[in-house]
Amino acid sequence: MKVAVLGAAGGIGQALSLLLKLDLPAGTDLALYDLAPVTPGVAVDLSHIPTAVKVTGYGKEDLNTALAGADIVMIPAGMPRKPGMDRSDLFNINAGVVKTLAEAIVQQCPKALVGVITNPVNTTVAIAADVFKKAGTYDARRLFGVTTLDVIRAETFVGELKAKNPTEITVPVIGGHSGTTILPLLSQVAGVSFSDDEVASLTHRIQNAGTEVVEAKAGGGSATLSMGQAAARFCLSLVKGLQGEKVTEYAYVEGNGEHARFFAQPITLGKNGVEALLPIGTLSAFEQKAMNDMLGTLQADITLGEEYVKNN
Ligand SMILES: NC(=O)C1=CN([C@@H]2O[C@H](COP(=O)(O)OP(=O)(O)OC[C@H]3O[C@@H](n4cnc5c(N)ncnc54)[C@H](O)[C@@H]3O)[C@@H](O)[C@H]2O)C=CC1
Ligand SMILES: O=C([O-])CC(=O)C(=O)O
Repeated sequence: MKVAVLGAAGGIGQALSLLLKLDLPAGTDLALYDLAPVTPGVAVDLSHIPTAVKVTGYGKEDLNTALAGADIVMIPAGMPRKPGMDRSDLFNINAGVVKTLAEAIVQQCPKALVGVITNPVNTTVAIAADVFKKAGTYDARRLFGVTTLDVIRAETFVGELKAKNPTEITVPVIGGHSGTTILPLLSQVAGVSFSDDEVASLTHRIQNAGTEVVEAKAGGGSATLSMGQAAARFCLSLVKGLQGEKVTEYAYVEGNGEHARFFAQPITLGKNGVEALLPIGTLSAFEQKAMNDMLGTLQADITLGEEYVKNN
Protein backbone atom coordinates (compact mmCIF):
# COMPACT_ATOMS: atom_id res chain seq x y z
CA MET A 1 0.00 0.00 0.00
CA LYS A 2 1.22 3.52 -0.80
CA VAL A 3 -0.11 6.72 0.77
CA ALA A 4 0.97 10.12 -0.60
CA VAL A 5 0.58 13.38 1.34
CA LEU A 6 0.67 16.53 -0.84
CA GLY A 7 1.49 19.63 1.21
CA ALA A 8 3.30 17.41 3.70
CA ALA A 9 5.62 20.10 5.07
CA GLY A 10 2.79 22.38 6.22
CA GLY A 11 1.07 22.59 9.57
CA ILE A 12 -1.52 19.93 8.74
CA GLY A 13 0.82 17.95 6.52
CA GLN A 14 3.44 17.44 9.24
CA ALA A 15 0.93 16.47 11.93
CA LEU A 16 -0.86 14.13 9.53
CA SER A 17 2.39 12.56 8.36
CA LEU A 18 3.52 11.96 11.95
CA LEU A 19 0.25 10.21 12.81
CA LEU A 20 0.39 8.15 9.62
CA LYS A 21 3.99 7.11 10.33
CA LEU A 22 2.76 5.85 13.71
CA ASP A 23 -0.48 4.19 12.64
CA LEU A 24 -0.36 3.00 9.02
CA PRO A 25 -0.13 -0.78 8.61
CA ALA A 26 3.36 -2.29 8.55
CA GLY A 27 4.85 -2.31 5.06
CA THR A 28 3.07 0.86 3.86
CA ASP A 29 5.03 3.40 1.80
CA LEU A 30 4.39 6.98 2.95
CA ALA A 31 5.40 9.54 0.29
CA LEU A 32 5.67 13.18 1.39
CA TYR A 33 5.51 15.93 -1.22
CA ASP A 34 5.60 19.70 -0.79
CA LEU A 35 7.03 22.72 -2.60
CA ALA A 36 8.89 23.71 0.58
CA PRO A 37 12.61 22.84 0.48
CA VAL A 38 12.40 21.33 3.97
CA THR A 39 10.28 18.38 2.75
CA PRO A 40 13.06 15.77 2.34
CA GLY A 41 14.18 16.77 5.85
CA VAL A 42 10.70 16.22 7.27
CA ALA A 43 10.82 12.73 5.77
CA VAL A 44 14.27 12.00 7.23
CA ASP A 45 13.07 13.24 10.63
CA LEU A 46 9.99 10.96 10.57
CA SER A 47 12.02 8.04 9.23
CA HIS A 48 13.85 7.81 12.58
CA ILE A 49 10.63 6.75 14.34
CA PRO A 50 10.76 2.97 14.70
CA THR A 51 7.67 1.74 12.83
CA ALA A 52 7.51 -0.45 9.73
CA VAL A 53 6.24 2.42 7.53
CA LYS A 54 8.77 3.60 4.93
CA VAL A 55 8.82 7.41 4.61
CA THR A 56 10.21 9.15 1.53
CA GLY A 57 10.37 12.90 0.91
CA TYR A 58 9.96 14.61 -2.47
CA GLY A 59 10.68 18.23 -3.38
CA LYS A 60 9.20 20.61 -5.91
CA GLU A 61 10.27 18.75 -9.08
CA ASP A 62 9.27 15.28 -7.88
CA LEU A 63 5.46 15.39 -7.78
CA ASN A 64 5.13 12.57 -10.31
CA THR A 65 7.45 10.24 -8.42
CA ALA A 66 5.71 11.02 -5.13
CA LEU A 67 2.36 10.08 -6.66
CA ALA A 68 3.37 7.11 -8.84
CA GLY A 69 1.18 4.13 -7.98
CA ALA A 70 -0.34 5.68 -4.83
CA ASP A 71 -3.44 3.96 -3.43
CA ILE A 72 -4.44 6.95 -1.31
CA VAL A 73 -3.61 10.65 -1.78
CA MET A 74 -4.28 13.13 1.00
CA ILE A 75 -4.15 16.84 -0.01
CA PRO A 76 -3.49 19.46 2.68
CA ALA A 77 -1.56 21.72 0.23
CA GLY A 78 -2.35 25.41 -0.02
CA MET A 79 -2.93 28.62 1.90
CA PRO A 80 -4.67 28.72 5.29
CA ARG A 81 -6.87 31.61 6.50
CA LYS A 82 -5.87 34.66 8.51
CA PRO A 83 -8.25 36.58 10.81
CA GLY A 84 -10.91 38.47 8.86
CA MET A 85 -10.86 36.05 5.91
CA ASP A 86 -13.56 33.57 4.90
CA ARG A 87 -12.60 30.19 3.50
CA SER A 88 -13.85 31.42 0.11
CA ASP A 89 -11.11 34.10 0.15
CA LEU A 90 -8.62 31.23 -0.35
CA PHE A 91 -10.16 30.30 -3.69
CA ASN A 92 -7.90 32.49 -5.86
CA ILE A 93 -4.74 30.73 -4.68
CA ASN A 94 -5.93 27.27 -3.75
CA ALA A 95 -8.04 26.55 -6.85
CA GLY A 96 -4.86 26.45 -8.94
CA VAL A 97 -3.02 24.34 -6.37
CA VAL A 98 -5.74 21.67 -6.35
CA LYS A 99 -6.09 21.73 -10.14
CA THR A 100 -2.33 21.17 -10.62
CA LEU A 101 -2.23 18.33 -8.10
CA ALA A 102 -5.37 16.68 -9.54
CA GLU A 103 -3.82 16.77 -13.04
CA ALA A 104 -0.78 14.92 -11.73
CA ILE A 105 -3.02 12.34 -10.00
CA VAL A 106 -4.70 11.69 -13.37
CA GLN A 107 -1.29 10.80 -14.82
CA GLN A 108 0.26 8.89 -11.94
CA CYS A 109 -2.46 7.19 -9.89
CA PRO A 110 -5.88 7.62 -11.52
CA LYS A 111 -7.43 4.93 -9.33
CA ALA A 112 -6.26 6.37 -6.01
CA LEU A 113 -8.68 7.36 -3.26
CA VAL A 114 -8.24 11.14 -2.93
CA GLY A 115 -8.98 13.12 0.25
CA VAL A 116 -9.11 16.89 -0.33
CA ILE A 117 -8.42 19.01 2.77
CA THR A 118 -7.47 22.25 0.98
CA ASN A 119 -10.02 25.05 1.47
CA PRO A 120 -12.50 26.09 0.33
CA VAL A 121 -13.43 22.39 0.42
CA ASN A 122 -16.96 23.06 -0.93
CA THR A 123 -15.28 24.31 -4.11
CA THR A 124 -11.92 22.48 -4.33
CA VAL A 125 -13.64 19.07 -4.39
CA ALA A 126 -15.68 20.19 -7.40
CA ILE A 127 -12.43 21.31 -9.05
CA ALA A 128 -10.73 17.94 -8.47
CA ALA A 129 -13.85 16.09 -9.69
CA ASP A 130 -14.07 18.06 -12.91
CA VAL A 131 -10.33 17.78 -13.62
CA PHE A 132 -10.74 14.00 -13.30
CA LYS A 133 -13.90 14.11 -15.42
CA LYS A 134 -12.17 16.07 -18.19
CA ALA A 135 -9.43 13.43 -18.23
CA GLY A 136 -11.95 10.57 -18.26
CA THR A 137 -10.74 9.09 -14.95
CA TYR A 138 -13.47 10.34 -12.58
CA ASP A 139 -14.99 7.82 -10.20
CA ALA A 140 -17.22 9.58 -7.64
CA ARG A 141 -16.62 6.75 -5.16
CA ARG A 142 -12.94 7.68 -4.94
CA LEU A 143 -13.05 11.41 -4.21
CA PHE A 144 -13.70 12.89 -0.75
CA GLY A 145 -13.76 16.33 0.82
CA VAL A 146 -12.43 15.73 4.32
CA THR A 147 -15.01 17.04 6.83
CA THR A 148 -13.96 14.81 9.74
CA LEU A 149 -12.85 17.88 11.72
CA ASP A 150 -16.45 19.10 11.88
CA VAL A 151 -17.49 15.74 13.34
CA ILE A 152 -14.75 15.54 15.97
CA ARG A 153 -15.34 19.15 17.00
CA ALA A 154 -19.06 18.55 17.37
CA GLU A 155 -18.35 15.50 19.53
CA THR A 156 -15.90 17.47 21.67
CA PHE A 157 -18.27 20.40 22.22
CA VAL A 158 -21.25 18.16 23.05
CA GLY A 159 -19.06 16.22 25.50
CA GLU A 160 -17.98 19.48 27.17
CA LEU A 161 -21.51 20.83 27.44
CA LYS A 162 -23.03 17.60 28.79
CA ALA A 163 -20.03 16.53 30.91
CA LYS A 164 -19.66 13.29 28.94
CA ASN A 165 -16.65 11.52 27.48
CA PRO A 166 -16.48 12.84 23.89
CA THR A 167 -15.17 9.50 22.62
CA GLU A 168 -18.55 8.00 23.52
CA ILE A 169 -20.55 10.61 21.59
CA THR A 170 -21.45 10.49 17.91
CA VAL A 171 -22.67 13.63 16.15
CA PRO A 172 -23.69 13.54 12.49
CA VAL A 173 -22.49 16.64 10.59
CA ILE A 174 -23.77 17.05 7.03
CA GLY A 175 -23.76 19.63 4.22
CA GLY A 176 -20.47 21.31 3.42
CA HIS A 177 -17.38 22.70 5.14
CA SER A 178 -17.84 26.43 5.71
CA GLY A 179 -20.08 28.60 7.85
CA THR A 180 -23.76 27.74 7.66
CA THR A 181 -23.16 24.90 5.19
CA ILE A 182 -21.76 22.93 8.17
CA LEU A 183 -24.91 21.39 9.62
CA PRO A 184 -24.66 19.34 12.84
CA LEU A 185 -27.68 17.11 13.48
CA LEU A 186 -27.91 17.49 17.23
CA SER A 187 -31.40 15.98 17.22
CA GLN A 188 -29.78 12.66 16.32
CA VAL A 189 -27.25 12.51 19.17
CA ALA A 190 -28.09 9.42 21.20
CA GLY A 191 -28.52 9.66 24.95
CA VAL A 192 -28.38 13.48 25.17
CA SER A 193 -31.06 16.16 24.89
CA PHE A 194 -30.67 19.87 24.28
CA SER A 195 -32.79 22.95 24.96
CA ASP A 196 -33.60 25.17 21.96
CA ASP A 197 -31.01 27.69 23.19
CA GLU A 198 -28.36 24.97 23.47
CA VAL A 199 -29.11 23.78 19.92
CA ALA A 200 -28.78 27.32 18.58
CA SER A 201 -25.54 28.10 20.41
CA LEU A 202 -23.88 24.71 19.81
CA THR A 203 -24.76 24.79 16.12
CA HIS A 204 -23.25 28.27 15.87
CA ARG A 205 -20.10 27.19 17.71
CA ILE A 206 -19.59 24.12 15.48
CA GLN A 207 -20.13 26.23 12.35
CA ASN A 208 -17.60 28.82 13.53
CA ALA A 209 -15.04 26.53 15.17
CA GLY A 210 -12.53 27.07 12.34
CA THR A 211 -12.77 30.83 12.90
CA GLU A 212 -12.36 30.29 16.66
CA VAL A 213 -8.93 28.71 15.94
CA VAL A 214 -7.99 31.29 13.27
CA GLU A 215 -8.67 34.13 15.73
CA ALA A 216 -6.88 32.39 18.62
CA LYS A 217 -3.80 31.86 16.41
CA ALA A 218 -3.93 35.59 15.60
CA GLY A 219 -2.43 35.50 12.11
CA GLY A 220 -0.44 32.29 12.61
CA GLY A 221 -2.76 30.14 10.52
CA SER A 222 -5.74 27.87 11.14
CA ALA A 223 -6.36 24.49 12.73
CA THR A 224 -3.43 22.15 12.07
CA LEU A 225 -3.16 19.71 14.99
CA SER A 226 -6.86 18.86 15.35
CA MET A 227 -7.02 18.73 11.54
CA GLY A 228 -3.96 16.48 11.43
CA GLN A 229 -5.79 14.09 13.78
CA ALA A 230 -9.03 14.34 11.78
CA ALA A 231 -7.23 13.69 8.48
CA ALA A 232 -5.30 10.76 9.94
CA ARG A 233 -8.53 9.22 11.23
CA PHE A 234 -10.15 9.60 7.82
CA CYS A 235 -7.09 8.27 5.96
CA LEU A 236 -6.85 5.24 8.26
CA SER A 237 -10.55 4.54 7.60
CA LEU A 238 -9.80 4.64 3.85
CA VAL A 239 -6.99 2.13 4.47
CA LYS A 240 -9.31 -0.17 6.42
CA GLY A 241 -11.84 0.04 3.60
CA LEU A 242 -9.18 -0.91 1.04
CA GLN A 243 -8.30 -3.87 3.25
CA GLY A 244 -11.88 -5.09 3.02
CA GLU A 245 -13.31 -3.78 6.29
CA LYS A 246 -16.58 -1.84 6.19
CA VAL A 247 -16.13 1.51 7.95
CA THR A 248 -18.58 4.39 8.39
CA GLU A 249 -17.36 7.98 8.11
CA TYR A 250 -18.80 11.37 7.16
CA ALA A 251 -17.33 13.02 4.07
CA TYR A 252 -18.22 15.52 1.34
CA VAL A 253 -18.90 13.35 -1.70
CA GLU A 254 -20.82 13.32 -4.97
CA GLY A 255 -23.83 11.27 -3.95
CA ASN A 256 -27.30 11.01 -5.41
CA GLY A 257 -27.63 14.79 -5.89
CA GLU A 258 -30.75 15.05 -3.75
CA HIS A 259 -29.54 18.20 -1.94
CA ALA A 260 -26.54 19.35 -4.01
CA ARG A 261 -24.07 17.69 -6.39
CA PHE A 262 -21.58 17.36 -3.50
CA PHE A 263 -22.84 16.91 0.03
CA ALA A 264 -21.27 15.77 3.32
CA GLN A 265 -23.10 12.72 4.53
CA PRO A 266 -22.51 9.34 6.16
CA ILE A 267 -20.93 6.75 3.89
CA THR A 268 -19.67 3.20 4.16
CA LEU A 269 -16.09 2.81 2.95
CA GLY A 270 -14.85 -0.35 1.27
CA LYS A 271 -12.44 -1.63 -1.38
CA ASN A 272 -13.48 0.95 -3.99
CA GLY A 273 -13.91 3.91 -1.69
CA VAL A 274 -17.59 4.76 -1.17
CA GLU A 275 -19.37 1.43 -0.93
CA ALA A 276 -22.73 2.84 0.18
CA LEU A 277 -24.32 6.25 0.68
CA LEU A 278 -26.12 6.16 4.02
CA PRO A 279 -29.30 8.14 4.73
CA ILE A 280 -29.06 11.38 6.73
CA GLY A 281 -32.12 10.42 8.77
CA THR A 282 -34.92 12.67 9.98
CA LEU A 283 -34.12 16.34 10.55
CA SER A 284 -35.71 18.48 13.28
CA ALA A 285 -37.61 21.60 12.16
CA PHE A 286 -34.55 23.72 13.16
CA GLU A 287 -32.21 21.53 11.10
CA GLN A 288 -34.56 21.42 8.10
CA LYS A 289 -34.75 25.23 8.05
CA ALA A 290 -30.96 25.52 8.40
CA MET A 291 -30.58 23.08 5.50
CA ASN A 292 -33.05 24.98 3.27
CA ASP A 293 -31.32 28.27 4.09
CA MET A 294 -27.79 27.05 3.26
CA LEU A 295 -28.28 25.02 0.08
CA GLY A 296 -28.03 28.10 -2.15
CA THR A 297 -24.62 28.96 -0.68
CA LEU A 298 -23.38 25.39 -1.05
CA GLN A 299 -24.60 25.22 -4.64
CA ALA A 300 -22.88 28.53 -5.48
CA ASP A 301 -19.61 27.24 -3.96
CA ILE A 302 -19.85 24.13 -6.14
CA THR A 303 -20.67 26.09 -9.30
CA LEU A 304 -17.59 28.28 -8.71
CA GLY A 305 -15.40 25.16 -8.88
CA GLU A 306 -17.17 23.80 -11.94
CA GLU A 307 -16.80 27.13 -13.77
CA TYR A 308 -13.12 27.31 -12.80
CA VAL A 309 -12.34 24.00 -14.50
CA LYS A 310 -14.42 24.96 -17.55
CA ASN A 311 -12.46 28.19 -17.97
CA ASN A 312 -8.92 27.10 -17.07
N1 LIG B 1 -10.78 20.46 5.49
C1 LIG B 1 -10.60 20.99 6.67
O1 LIG B 1 -11.34 20.68 7.62
C2 LIG B 1 -9.48 21.94 6.93
C3 LIG B 1 -8.78 22.47 5.88
N2 LIG B 1 -7.73 23.34 6.10
C4 LIG B 1 -7.01 23.84 4.91
O2 LIG B 1 -5.84 23.06 4.69
C5 LIG B 1 -4.89 23.82 3.93
C6 LIG B 1 -3.49 23.72 4.55
O3 LIG B 1 -3.49 24.32 5.82
P1 LIG B 1 -2.12 24.38 6.71
O4 LIG B 1 -1.45 23.08 6.72
O5 LIG B 1 -2.47 25.03 7.98
O6 LIG B 1 -1.26 25.41 5.81
P2 LIG B 1 0.34 25.58 5.78
O7 LIG B 1 0.60 26.88 5.11
O8 LIG B 1 0.91 25.31 7.12
O9 LIG B 1 0.78 24.38 4.82
C7 LIG B 1 0.43 24.32 3.50
C8 LIG B 1 1.55 23.65 2.74
O10 LIG B 1 1.15 23.50 1.37
C9 LIG B 1 2.30 23.67 0.60
N3 LIG B 1 1.92 23.94 -0.78
C10 LIG B 1 1.41 25.07 -1.33
N4 LIG B 1 1.20 24.90 -2.64
C11 LIG B 1 1.57 23.64 -2.94
C12 LIG B 1 1.59 22.86 -4.11
N5 LIG B 1 1.19 23.35 -5.29
N6 LIG B 1 2.04 21.58 -4.03
C13 LIG B 1 2.44 21.08 -2.84
N7 LIG B 1 2.46 21.76 -1.71
C14 LIG B 1 2.02 23.02 -1.76
C15 LIG B 1 3.08 24.80 1.27
O11 LIG B 1 4.44 24.79 0.86
C16 LIG B 1 2.87 24.45 2.74
O12 LIG B 1 3.92 23.65 3.23
C17 LIG B 1 -5.45 25.25 3.90
O13 LIG B 1 -6.08 25.48 2.66
C18 LIG B 1 -6.48 25.24 5.02
O14 LIG B 1 -7.49 26.21 4.84
C19 LIG B 1 -7.35 23.68 7.36
C20 LIG B 1 -8.01 23.15 8.44
C21 LIG B 1 -9.16 22.30 8.31
O1 LIG C 1 -11.27 27.58 9.37
C1 LIG C 1 -10.36 27.38 8.55
O2 LIG C 1 -9.96 28.22 7.74
C2 LIG C 1 -9.72 26.04 8.53
C3 LIG C 1 -10.78 25.03 8.55
O3 LIG C 1 -11.36 24.67 7.54
C4 LIG C 1 -11.26 24.60 9.86
O4 LIG C 1 -10.58 24.78 10.87
O5 LIG C 1 -12.37 24.03 9.89
